[in-house]
Amino acid sequence: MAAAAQDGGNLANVHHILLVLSGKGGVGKSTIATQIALALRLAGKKVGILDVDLCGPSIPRMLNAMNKEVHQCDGGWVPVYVDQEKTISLMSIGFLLEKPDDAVVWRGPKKNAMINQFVNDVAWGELDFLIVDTPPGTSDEHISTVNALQPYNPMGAVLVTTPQAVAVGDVRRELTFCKKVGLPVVGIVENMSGFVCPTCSECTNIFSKGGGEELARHSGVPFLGCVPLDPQLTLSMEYGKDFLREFPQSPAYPALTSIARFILDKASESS
Ligand SMILES: Nc1ncnc2c1ncn2[C@@H]1O[C@H](COP(=O)(O)OP(=O)(O)OP(=O)(O)O)[C@@H](O)[C@H]1O
Ligand code: SF4
Repeated sequence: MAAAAQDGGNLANVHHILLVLSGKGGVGKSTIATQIALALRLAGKKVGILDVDLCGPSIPRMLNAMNKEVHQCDGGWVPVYVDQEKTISLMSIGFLLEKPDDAVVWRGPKKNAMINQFVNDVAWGELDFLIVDTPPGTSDEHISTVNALQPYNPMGAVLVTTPQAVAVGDVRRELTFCKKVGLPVVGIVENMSGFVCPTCSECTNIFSKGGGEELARHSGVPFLGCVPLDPQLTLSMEYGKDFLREFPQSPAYPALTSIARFILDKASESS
């Protein structure tokens, strides 16, 4: 569904908005959000990333944009362009901190005001997709983010889990959250789903397997696929490398590009 603000605004030319949610921390939500953005870019799309994970903004590091600065223009904040071609733009609280390791210790109202500013005051220009990376769990910040985005008809949420039952249980709560706030669920991604040994290609299911897929089946939402653990992906995120361009032979590559293909198909259905 195309974003359509009643009164124009900074998101009026953003065609599709996608939120990435996870029930618990550390399951790879920011990694999946970043890789979805890069995979959509690989498919020729112009993509923005809005990092509203106020307490743990990790995307500037993942995109090697740590030392870049956000500037102001008449329309609001100019996002950071990650590449020379300006096909990936990023806005993150990380750019507004004095030092990258500074902590954001704010009470709810201040966080909510910042989220509203992030949603309304970034001059994105024309984008095919805006990917919104949220904090883990379901908090006031999620409600503020969804409320602020609601006038722009977000396409929905991608939920990220790891395969084990404890993480899957938390995603169940995310599904309830989406239902309560009227946010469509695009699908569930099972991340860290098996480790393919680079030496003998044997797959070991370190965190068990299949929990995300089973939950998707039970809940009647699409399953977007299993992304295996790949040490090259960890390192790429650590050093801001363009993983999909540098490691097309990785076992995670087909999984990530197929998630992007699903999103592209879904977006074209609703356009
Ligand atoms: N499929 C994967 N293969 C290898 N490493 C991964 C994979 N997914 C995530 N990681 C690594 O796991 C760590 C946690 O990932 P990430 O920061 O994306 O999690 P998160 O859910 O966004 O965490 P939080 O929101 O709690 O900060 C990172 O070091 C990341 O590079
Ligand atoms: S999976 Fe195969 S190559 Fe990898 S550590 Fe085990 S035995 Fe060795």
